[in-house]
This record gives sequence, C-alpha cells and structure tokens, in this order.
Amino acid sequence: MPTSFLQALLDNTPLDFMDGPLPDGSQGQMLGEGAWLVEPVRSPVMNLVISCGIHGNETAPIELVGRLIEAIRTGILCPQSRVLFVMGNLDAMRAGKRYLVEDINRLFCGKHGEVAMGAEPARAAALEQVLQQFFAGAEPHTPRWHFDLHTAIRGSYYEKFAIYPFVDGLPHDPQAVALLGACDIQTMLLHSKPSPTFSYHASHHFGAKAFTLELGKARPFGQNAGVDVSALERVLAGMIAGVLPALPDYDPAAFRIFEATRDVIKTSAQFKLNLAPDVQNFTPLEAGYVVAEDAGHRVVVQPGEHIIFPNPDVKVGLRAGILVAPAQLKTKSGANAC
Ligand SMILES: O=C(O)CCC(=O)N[C@@H](CCC(=O)O)C(=O)O
Ligand SMILES: [Zn+2]
Repeated sequence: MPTSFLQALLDNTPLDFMDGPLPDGSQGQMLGEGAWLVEPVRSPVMNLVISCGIHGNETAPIELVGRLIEAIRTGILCPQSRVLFVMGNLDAMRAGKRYLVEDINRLFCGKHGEVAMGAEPARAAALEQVLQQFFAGAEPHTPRWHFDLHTAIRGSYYEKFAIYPFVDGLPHDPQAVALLGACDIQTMLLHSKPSPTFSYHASHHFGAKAFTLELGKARPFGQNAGVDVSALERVLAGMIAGVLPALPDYDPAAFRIFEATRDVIKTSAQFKLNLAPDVQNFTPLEAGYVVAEDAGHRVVVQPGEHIIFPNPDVKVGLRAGILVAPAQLKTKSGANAC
C-alpha cells in the first residue's frame, strides 16, 4: 500500500495510486487536485460530499477525512454511496494557514470573479466545477448531502456546532437537524440569507442538504485528540456505506438553535471590534453595547444577541462577526438567491 492520500497530498507527490478499483470493486478517481470521487459497484444510495481544509489550518477535519479515505482504500469501509472527498485550500493546508491571500469561503457562488485573480479565486472556481461535475453525475431522486468540515479560530461555549445555510426561503429541515444530533452536534446556527460559502453553494446550486460543521478549535496536525468527533465519523462512515442512522423525531428540547440576526461587516480600515481577543463564540452580549465601531457607524447590540466568529482582522468589505439570537426551527418562506 503506497503512502496515505493525505501525506501524498501534503507532500505534493503524485496521486495516481488513487485512480482505479478499490478492494470492494468500487472505483476511485481523482477529479483534479484534492478531489477524490468514489463510485460504488451498485446503484448508489446517496450522493455525499465531504469537504475539509477550505481553511488550511483547520486540521481536525482534514485528519478525519484522511481516516475515512484510508478506510475505503484498505477495504475496511465499503462504499454504497457516491462520495466526493474535497480537500479545499491546498496551498494554505501546506502552509498551515487559514488562507494565503483570499479566504476561499467568501468566494463561492461566483464571487471568485469579483476579486483580483490569484491562486485562491482559481481554487474556488475549480471547486465549483468539481461540485458541478459530481452532481451532474448523480442519479435522479437520490439524496444529496454536503458536510463541509471546519474548526473555529476561537473557543466556543458549545464546542461543536453546525451552520445550516439559508435554504432560499424554504424551512430548515428538522430531520436534517436530528441527523446532526446523531453526530453529537446539538447547537445549530440557522443562516437567514445567502452567503458565499461552500455549503451554501452546494445547497443553492445543487439542492444538497448542506452544512458547515465547526469541530472545536483550530490546532496543528496531530494535536486534535481533545475534540471528540467519533459520533460524526461513525455517521459519515455509515452514510458512505449507504446507511443513515435511525433518527428520532426532531426534539426541540435536545437542541440549541440560534438564528443569524445580522453580519458585522468591516467597512473601513478604521473598524474596531470592542471584544476581548479571548471572547468565545456564542458569548451573550448586553443590549445597547457598542460591539463594533467603523467609519461613520456603530453596531449596537439588540436584546438577546450573542456573537460568533468575531474577527477584526478580515479584509475590508468582509464579515467580522455574526450576531445571532436564540430561535426555533421555523417554516417560513420568502425566496432569495446568491
Ligand atoms: O472561527 C472563525 O472565526 C471562523 C470559523 C469558520 O471558518 N467558519 C466558517 C463559517 C461559514 C458560514 O458562515 O457558513 C467561515 O467563516 O467560513
Ligand atoms: Zn473554517
């Protein structure tokens, strides 16, 4: 058995050993750099995208995906689903950085065409193409899922949480939330508008049930034992093998649901975030507090708002945090698009 997929990818050595038949007869095929397609022998139960490394220093998800890939390559895991594994920002992964010039999770839904040309906009465009190719090959009426695995820059009140993208005005699906519960993820942020992220792209353009999962705090390779991703790994392995776990009905008491109330946008170089560097994700803020100040305006906290992803170091024009508030799963409509 040659070296692991992940090691070869990080070392930038040839990956031709990933093309061809797998121990159970499934077929593996590289669809470009860092994107591995697995086609099962029989008609696939579902279409499943598992991505990681969209931010290069978020290593716990990269290690998890590496383990799933090796389980398939060694015949321990026999795919009954079509699976696309995506390693996102390869240059940043190799450099151990979130990104080099552009955050590619701000460049999907075509936003890569609105920034200066470079390796990261090109990578976002290439990943859009890979998703297009993958879903074009999906059999009609087979379920489509996308799990985009991340870790957060900061610590969080709730170590693991999911971001469920806006579903273009459709209700967020309680059964999908119940599935995340089976992954030991009980905290959900429901987005209420389109975003230029990989998961929203898969949801909006290809109708996948898509999530961004935050799995603890970003740490270097080999230092992720502190976060327990075993339940998620079991569920993903099951889905690869064509099985969804038996799900109880959605129980509101079992989940902490938050809704995004608004993004805090950095609109100028004068932007100032009035939060300590160690403030955790989901910290409740006092109503009336000026959480951010920028050229010509102040962001004043409304009752019930909490902060996640506070980051004053983003580029001007980008999100420097999200204000969220406790919510219920809703069934509202009002379509929109990215
Ligand atoms: O910890 C942080 O500040 C960012 C962690 C992260 O990468 N989160 C994703 C969330 C994507 C979404 O809002 O759907 C991101 O910022 O891209
Ligand atoms: Zn991330």
